[in-house]
Amino acid sequence: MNTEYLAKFYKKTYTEKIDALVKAELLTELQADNLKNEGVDLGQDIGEHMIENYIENYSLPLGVAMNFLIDNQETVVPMAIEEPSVIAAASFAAKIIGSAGGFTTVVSERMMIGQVTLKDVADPSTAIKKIKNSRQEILDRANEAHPSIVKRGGGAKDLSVRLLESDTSENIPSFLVVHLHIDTQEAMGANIVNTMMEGIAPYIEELTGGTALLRILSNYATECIATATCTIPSYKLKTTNFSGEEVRDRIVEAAQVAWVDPYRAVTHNKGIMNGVDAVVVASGNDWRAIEAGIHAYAARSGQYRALSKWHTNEKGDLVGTLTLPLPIGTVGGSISIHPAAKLSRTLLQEPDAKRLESILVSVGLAQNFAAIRALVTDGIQKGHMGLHARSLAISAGAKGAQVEKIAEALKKAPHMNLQTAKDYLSKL
Ligand SMILES: CC(C)(COP(=O)([O-])OP(=O)([O-])OC[C@H]1O[C@@H](n2cnc3c(N)ncnc32)[C@H](O)[C@@H]1OP(=O)([O-])[O-])[C@@H](O)C(=O)NCCC(=O)NCCSC(=O)C[C@@](C)(O)CC(=O)[O-]
Ligand SMILES: NC(=O)C1=CN([C@@H]2O[C@H](COP(=O)(O)OP(=O)(O)OC[C@H]3O[C@@H](n4cnc5c(N)ncnc54)[C@H](OP(=O)(O)O)[C@@H]3O)[C@@H](O)[C@H]2O)C=CC1
Repeated sequence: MNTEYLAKFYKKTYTEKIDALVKAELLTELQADNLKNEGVDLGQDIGEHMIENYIENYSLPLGVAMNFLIDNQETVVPMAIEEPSVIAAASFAAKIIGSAGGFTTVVSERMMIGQVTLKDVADPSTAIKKIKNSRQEILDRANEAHPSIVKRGGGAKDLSVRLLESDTSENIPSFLVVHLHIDTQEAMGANIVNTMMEGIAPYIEELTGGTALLRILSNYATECIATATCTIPSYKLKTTNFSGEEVRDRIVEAAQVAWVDPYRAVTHNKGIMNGVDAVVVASGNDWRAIEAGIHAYAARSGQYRALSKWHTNEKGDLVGTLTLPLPIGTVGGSISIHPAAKLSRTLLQEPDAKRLESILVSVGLAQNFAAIRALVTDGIQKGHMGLHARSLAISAGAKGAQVEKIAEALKKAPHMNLQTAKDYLSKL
């Protein structure tokens, strides 16, 4: 990638942006022509085969966040999102963090968890012993149910058992849960895991005398974890109204509040998910799975908490850390079918699943930094509403060149709202 053509990207016209991505060697001439002409819309033909009762495509804008330096690799990040200011904020944060060495990430082994949940197990302790004694047989049967993933180097690797005790106050009986720990390689693996769970369930029923109620993967992917860290010298945080040290300390305090107050933690984490979701969607992954898993992870201590942590190191620098479960794939599902997901993969320089996890967790940390930095300094409205002005202009009915004119006028208006936008439009 050649980033020299990407400077002040957002100031370029649409055509200049696409040409810059070609010059930066992120798109081919053919891809650029496709984008400029018909775009990379899903098309009715593909849509009709993806879901049931199809009638139309629901589009989201796809943009690119700039300035990301992740594990010493420059990265342009495609983001599919309807909310103004998210991509600007990510680029802004990545610029500051990139100038301080960028993001460093650590990605765990990628193990997915599959569950067979049994009811009516008369003697749970004997059942647990039998399951543990038959560990290898169960793993072999799981792998026989999906042999192609074993050929790829993955497959069921380990087994564990959990007894969910009864809760008489809610009239809930006990359940026995068998977990398989499965390496699904480059896939998110839901279908691979589910096939295995359905494959082993009859044998587990035979072993335990129980009945398999559920045979499905768990979206709580606690064995597929990625962490991003960044370190920012405080002088880089200075704003017109605050010294760098003040901004640093206020960011640390804001993160402390989000650690102890669930009401704040949810909003804090929403800011992180602005970035994570946008890249998950752009990459064609299952965002419901990612959302469900991440929020469960935020509540793993029993209280819903901030996903990120910010502290000051011994040199006085601001240090941010974000850890997320990220069971994403680079193959499978709609990833290789959706044309925009394919385009995103090209822009990301064909990452493998671990690299995609590194990118996702870094974008989440960048987004969190930009949001809390804005909150503890100017407030969110200045940056966000400035960029929201165009959406207001469109909502009021502005078209073409009117949109920018009304947006500019709205930024100076005492009350930036839909009524003001409508008033300006009628005057135009
Ligand atoms: C919006 C900014 C970045 C402006 O901030 P600014 O200081 O006006 O930006 P700037 O003009 O100095 O530009 C700095 C860099 O930002 C980028 N940038 C700047 N403008 C653009 C643009 N138009 N398009 C693309 N990129 C842009 C660009 O990289 C630029 O560098 P350059 O290329 O010029 O060297 C800042 O105010 C900000 O980060 N605000 C936070 C916005 C935000 O977080 N939005 C998310 C929505 S709010 C929400 O949902 C979450 C929240 C807040 O509730 C979470 C929480 O509570 O924790
Ligand atoms: N709870 C949940 O989250 C659920 C989610 N889903 C959905 O399941 C889908 C994801 O399932 P998933 O199993 O990932 O997708 P697929 O069912 O598409 O399986 C992945 C496919 O990719 C192929 N493949 C090619 N190269 C590789 C490689 N290097 N590593 C691994 N696989 C490779 C595999 O081929 P081969 O077979 O030859 O090995 C496999 O068929 C998503 O659409 C998701 O929404 C479905 C049910 C529940």
